[in-house]
Order: sequence, then structure tokens, then C-alpha cells
Amino acid sequence: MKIYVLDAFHLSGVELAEKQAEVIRWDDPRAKNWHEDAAGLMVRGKKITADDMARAKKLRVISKQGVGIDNIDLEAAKARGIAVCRTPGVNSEAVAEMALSLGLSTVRRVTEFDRMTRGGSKVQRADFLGYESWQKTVGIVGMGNIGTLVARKWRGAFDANIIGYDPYVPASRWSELPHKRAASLEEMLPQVDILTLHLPLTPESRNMIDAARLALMKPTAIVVNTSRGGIVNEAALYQAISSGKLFGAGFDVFEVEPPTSDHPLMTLPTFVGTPHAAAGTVETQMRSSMLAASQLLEALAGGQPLGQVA
Ligand SMILES: O=C(O)[C@H](O)COP(=O)(O)O
Repeated sequence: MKIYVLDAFHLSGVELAEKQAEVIRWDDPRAKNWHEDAAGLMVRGKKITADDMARAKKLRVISKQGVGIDNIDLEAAKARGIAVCRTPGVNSEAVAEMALSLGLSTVRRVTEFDRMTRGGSKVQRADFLGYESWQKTVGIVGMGNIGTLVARKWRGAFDANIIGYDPYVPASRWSELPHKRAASLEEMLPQVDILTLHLPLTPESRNMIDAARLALMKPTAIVVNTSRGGIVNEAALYQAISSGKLFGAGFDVFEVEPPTSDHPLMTLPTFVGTPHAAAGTVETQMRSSMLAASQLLEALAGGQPLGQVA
């Protein structure tokens, strides 16, 4: 039985899988021939299409490290009886911490100051004022594991006023959350100082934050995206920030990754960009890699792991 690990994983999970199966790692030249004999796959962001599945006759399980499964054609997997698992919960802390880091870096101009400081320029500090977060309003789209953790952190650290928008959370669960609930983005957006996105990329969420919705936000507000590129319209965001209708943005994810160095957003001083690194902590990579491997082995043995989605 062969398992192919197609993206770079923390070795903890790779070594766990190696105890029970032959494992071919991403940097092994044989990895490009995985379609021939893979029974199981471990992936992070690598796209697994319907065509891949049609070619991989022996494939039984795809184990994804992470929560966003937009890189895997779930319908094709279901149609072929290929199990798909993901690792919800284990990267929430890392992603939530990055969401706050991006928010704070943007409003306090941390990376902008860093560039000036490294460049040796004498900074006219009075011309570069930022915004505080204390008791500001944070709008959270997507109140799942990560969104609720982000809410707790902004509230706990900055006494922020939280407004959540998530039409998929039932009323019974909202009543357990100490946060205001917005019935629509149109209701939420004019109120927020920090908009932070924690939802999957789906046909419904693609282009959700477009020019019309950005126009509803305060000129002092920012957008933080650690979820998926494509949820915010990048051209509209560039227009809003460059014309002074929005203060800035902090993004870990982009429509096309990695973004090129001449991406328009990179020309904006109050834009902070990171390379899809929100889950990139030692603790999370160890936990996620181990969970992805153990779920793969469980599903290959005929079990139904908790993170199974197809
Ligand atoms: O889907 C997720 O949870 C994140 O995008 C994780 O992605 P990564 O494993 O590539 O860090």
C-alpha cells in the first residue's frame, strides 16, 4: 500500500505514516507518478482534480492538512467513493493569532515603519499616525472555530465590540455567543473598524467583499483576510485603499498564490501581505501533520475519522 505526501509536511506525520505503509515524499522524484499506485494522499494546498482521481485507479483516501478543502474536487471524490478528510480545530489558534497580527500590523503601520526604519529614512512620525484597537468594532464573517476564537481574542485583549455575520450558525448557537449578530453584510460593514474573514471559499463567498460592499465601510477601517483569496475582490480593494476610501488591509491569502512582486496591493504602504503562512507555527504544523496522517491510516483501514467530509 503506497501513500504519497504531495506537499511539504512536518515530519511528525510523515514518520507516523511510515510506520504502517510505504510513503513517498514530495521531494522524491517518484512523487510525480503518484497516479499510478497511490492508495492514500496527504496534501495541503495541492489541487486534486476530477481528472487526477480518474487517473488514480487505486486511490482510496485523500487526507488534507488544513480546513479549507477548495483544492479538492469533493463531488468527484464522492462519485468515485474516495474518502476525503481534513483537520478542523488544530490550526485555529495559529490562524487566529495571525489574523490579530495582520490587523494590528496594519492599523499600527508596523511593516510600513519597518521598511522605513531599515531604509534609514528619518520618519516624520506625525505624518504616519495609526489607529488604536481598544474598544473598536470588529466585524467577523464566519463564526466557526477560527472566527469565534478571533472574536474572543479581540474582545479579551482590546475590549472590542464584536459583530458576527454567519447565516449558517443556528439561532440556538448564537444565543450562546456573547456577540451581536448582523443579519447581513450591509448591516455590519458600515459599523466596523476591522473586518476579519473566516469562511471557506465557495461559489457563494467568491467575490463576497466587492466594490459595492467595500464602499459601505468607513475610510478608517481595514480588512483582514486569513481565509481564502477570491473572497475579497483585489482590484476593488486596491481602488478603495489607493483612493483613501479604506485605510488598509492585511492579507495572508490571494486570488493567485504566490502573488507577484508587482501585484498592485504590494504598492500600497498600508497593505500588509504574508505568504499563506497563518497556520505556520511549529505547534500547529506538528498537530496538523500528525492528525492528517492518523486520519489517513484510519480511513485506509476502513474507519471513519472525525474529520471525514466525503
Ligand atoms: O486550509 C487551511 O486550513 C489552511 O489554508 C492551511 O493551509 P496550509 O496547510 O497550506 O498551511
